[in-house]
Amino acid sequence: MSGGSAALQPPADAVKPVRHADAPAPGELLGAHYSQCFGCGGEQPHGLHLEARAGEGVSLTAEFTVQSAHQGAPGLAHGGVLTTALDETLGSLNWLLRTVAVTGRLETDFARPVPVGTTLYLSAEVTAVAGRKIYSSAVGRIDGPDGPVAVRADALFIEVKVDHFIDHGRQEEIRAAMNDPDQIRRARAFEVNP
Ligand SMILES: CCCCCCCCCC(=O)SCCNC(=O)CCNC(=O)[C@H](O)C(C)(C)COP(=O)(O)OP(=O)(O)OC[C@H]1O[C@@H](n2cnc3c(N)ncnc32)[C@H](O)[C@@H]1OP(=O)(O)O
Repeated sequence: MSGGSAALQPPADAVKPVRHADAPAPGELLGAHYSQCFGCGGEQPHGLHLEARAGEGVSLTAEFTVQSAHQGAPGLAHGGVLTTALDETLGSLNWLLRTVAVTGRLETDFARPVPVGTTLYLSAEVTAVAGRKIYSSAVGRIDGPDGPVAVRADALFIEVKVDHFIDHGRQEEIRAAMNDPDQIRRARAFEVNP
């Protein structure tokens, strides 16, 4: 862990995260939350196609293989793409909390270059919750799930209502999502919080 800036330090009244009773079982693939998502959607040809799998507690693992469309320098992954992989992995923790939340702050450390063709093995966990604020950390390793750390991140997600997306998203995509029964089903899974 990098420790992060002051904004990423949980306050004194923060509590441990609680895995939702209906969270996917450890080992279960989480699937895409939106088919057009650049991080996990299957309908984005140059997207990351990141696959996340539930872990124990409020943790998960994910994999992403760097494609040539993800280059920054010749043959190397773009740092922003690696940060996207971390953002998507950390955001996927919402499945385990069953909370709708968006990234408020995300700090990335780049420890090693990541060549095209490399599979990044990511792991992430929620470390603390304080009201609407969800604190989390992730690492990405290369050469296998126990290989050296290439990237790591600390993040603060902020819980929002589903209306956040309806109010701010472009109408064209909002309408299409609302006409998609699969998308409605995924959204409803998050509406019922204890
Ligand atoms: C299962 C689903 C899987 C999903 C995977 C998705 C992965 C990708 C996730 C994303 O990339 S989401 C897209 C990127 N993020 C955004 O577009 C968010 C844009 N920002 C906003 O919409 C608003 O700024 C936000 C909702 C985050 C906060 O606005 P609010 O008006 O709701 O909250 P407010 O400003 O009152 O802040 C609430 C608390 O959070 C704190 N806060 C908010 N933004 C912060 C920030 N950036 N840094 C530090 N603290 C922050 C703020 O200080 C405050 O703390 P206190 O309660 O202690 O006073």
